[in-house]
Amino acid sequence: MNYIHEYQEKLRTPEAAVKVVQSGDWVDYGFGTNQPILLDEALAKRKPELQDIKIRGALTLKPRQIVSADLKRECFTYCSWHFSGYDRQLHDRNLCSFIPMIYRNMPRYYRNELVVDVAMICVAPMDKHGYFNFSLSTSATQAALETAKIVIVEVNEQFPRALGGREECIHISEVDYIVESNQIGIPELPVAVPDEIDEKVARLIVEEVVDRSILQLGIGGMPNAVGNLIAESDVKDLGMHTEMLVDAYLAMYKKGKLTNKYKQIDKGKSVWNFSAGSRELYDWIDQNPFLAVYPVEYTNDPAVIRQLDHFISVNNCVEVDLYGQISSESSGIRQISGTGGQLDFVTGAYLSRGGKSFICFRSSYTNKKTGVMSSCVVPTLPAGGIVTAPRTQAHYLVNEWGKVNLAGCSTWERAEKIISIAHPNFQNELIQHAEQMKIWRRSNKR
Ligand SMILES: CC(=O)SCCNC(=O)CCNC(=O)[C@H](O)C(C)(C)COP(=O)(O)OP(=O)(O)OC[C@H]1O[C@@H](n2cnc3c(N)ncnc32)[C@H](O)[C@@H]1OP(=O)(O)O
Ligand SMILES: CCCC(=O)O
Repeated sequence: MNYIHEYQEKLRTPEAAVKVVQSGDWVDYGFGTNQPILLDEALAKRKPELQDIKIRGALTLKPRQIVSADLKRECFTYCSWHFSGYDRQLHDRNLCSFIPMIYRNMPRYYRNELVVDVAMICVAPMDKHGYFNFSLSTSATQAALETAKIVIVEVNEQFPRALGGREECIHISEVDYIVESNQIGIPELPVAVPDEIDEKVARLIVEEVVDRSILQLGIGGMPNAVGNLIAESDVKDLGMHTEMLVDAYLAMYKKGKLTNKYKQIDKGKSVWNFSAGSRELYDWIDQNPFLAVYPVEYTNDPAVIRQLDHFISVNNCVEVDLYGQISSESSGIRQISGTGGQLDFVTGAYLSRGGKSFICFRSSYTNKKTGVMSSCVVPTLPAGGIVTAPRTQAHYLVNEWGKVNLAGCSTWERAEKIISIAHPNFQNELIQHAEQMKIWRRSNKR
């Protein structure tokens, strides 16, 4: 069949396409790199004639015009499922609201709970069969588009085509309007350069990785550093099953470490859900049968993850308290990022045969404005602090001072282990708190 005629019939200018948005609507911008550019600009221009437009996005990597055109939030209320650095700065200025979620449930939220009046997302160009590929953000995209009353796609030929899996594309028959933004570059993330602390942490994790391990690397600088060190190590025949596809996997592939040969499921395939990284990474993704993209209810399902032996999950946190509660998304009431998929992988990795979940962090944090150094091991999480992974799920904690396993430990054992990897400047004070909290035995090691 030839879909060119249908394509031409549905093609609109961005200004014409966004006319479907009505006051009171919920508008969905999709996820990460695939959020609209020209449609966002066109919608922002309608501020004088619209009221009460609520917008959902996530991990936004380019400035939003609906925000900068409406700094008093008179018309547009922008909400994010997971904060990027940009979203975080907006939230600090009260220009972005957070939507709490566990990432594996995101398709369920759309299908069972939410209203989407208009969805507008970037896609790769239509193929000869009439399909637009979701490219770097399979995420929960199909669920959002299924829920939407009106679907507008912004086609950009810069986006790679990602082979699935499933739920990686939409057919033109399901699309209401098409807009083209072919010349606009897609957002890239700089490849993190590891420092001495990243390397120390990476070495402690790499010694736990055995041949044929399956790897998940979370968002942030440190997990990427671990991946890059694994690429330089002697381990063989690694597998990939991850939510976020980052440059470290490409580094492992180039070094011949990533083969997926011995995976118990999805054998031969590197499984992922969304990506953000370099242009080289995006070119690697393009029509590559070595990679298979899946919706998040598959990649992040602990029941799927547990089927993969020696699953190694590496994620980052902001603070950990003496009970072993892990906060990876806030500092007190300041929302930093989100739960994302961290709890999904912490849970799934622990259930895998020989699986291990590592939460890595720096032992101290220096406030950029004041220069004051504080401990990232705290007695209890500060007021308003959000628990990302509860103490009942915590497995390994790793920082530049060492690595401890909390699973099955009593409160006094946890306190001892966690303080043993706290920054030395803060250890005595932490012991005093542990004593007051009745989680310190007389024989605990100091
Ligand atoms: C994506 C997957 O594959 S699956 C699951 C992974 N998902 C998760 O782990 C979700 C939660 N984790 C995260 O979001 C990240 O890993 C983070 C936030 C913990 C670390 O990410 P990074 O990008 O390395 O964080 P970074 O060091 O730049 O810090 C982010 C912000 O938090 C602030 N921050 C970091 N640590 C602290 C701290 N201890 N106290 C106060 N603020 C802190 C930083 O100052 C920075 O704020 P700024 O942008 O205003 O300067
Ligand atoms: C929601 C995407 C990012 C993450 O899981 O941390």
